[in-house]
Amino acid sequence: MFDNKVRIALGTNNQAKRAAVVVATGIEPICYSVPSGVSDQPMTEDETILGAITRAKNVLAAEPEADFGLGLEGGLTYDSIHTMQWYLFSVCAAWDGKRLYVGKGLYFPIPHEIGEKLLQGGTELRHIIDELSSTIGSNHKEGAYGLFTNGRITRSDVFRDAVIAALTPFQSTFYK
Ligand SMILES: O=P(O)(O)OP(=O)(O)OP(=O)(O)OC[C@H]1O[C@@H](n2cnc3c(O)ncnc32)[C@H](O)[C@@H]1O
Repeated sequence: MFDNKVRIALGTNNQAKRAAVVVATGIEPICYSVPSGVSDQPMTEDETILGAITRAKNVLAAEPEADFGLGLEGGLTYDSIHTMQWYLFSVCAAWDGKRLYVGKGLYFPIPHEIGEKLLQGGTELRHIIDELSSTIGSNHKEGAYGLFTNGRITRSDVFRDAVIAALTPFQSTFYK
């Protein structure tokens, strides 16, 4: 946990992402929606990481009194080497104006038809998950992870681990 004087700016108003930061750090972030600079539905690992980094930098620029900018981004990636499967993963980038770290949450297999549909374009994962779970705003709640695991893993859980990973180098003396 961080000292409660630390100010964290989070580049989104998404509730699952906000909750992840609160659980990971014990701090209520300043939430401010900023552009990710990437497509609404990132379909590669590189694009997803870039979206997280851009959000982290944009939010610290918008909230310069904060100690850290955090960018959280969800995206898909296709494993064309080992499993020939689509995976959903969640990234956190942490930026203090000098140092940049990225933490990646777990890779989670996604039904093949969903990956292929997203690859064709014209929709986003949240619309598909909303429809499958008969809800609105699944991306602010348990998300795809919650739907597929029956609530055993949530979107917030996955981002929590990514946030802890990205912030650890700023906290732990082992990285000095
Ligand atoms: O409000 P922001 O911060 O933009 O959050 P977001 O959920 O809309 O957007 P992301 O950029 O993190 O994710 C890219 C797309 O993938 C969707 N997505 C990612 N993970 C998801 C999950 O677990 N459940 C449902 N949709 C998900 C998301 O809603 C977007 O449509």
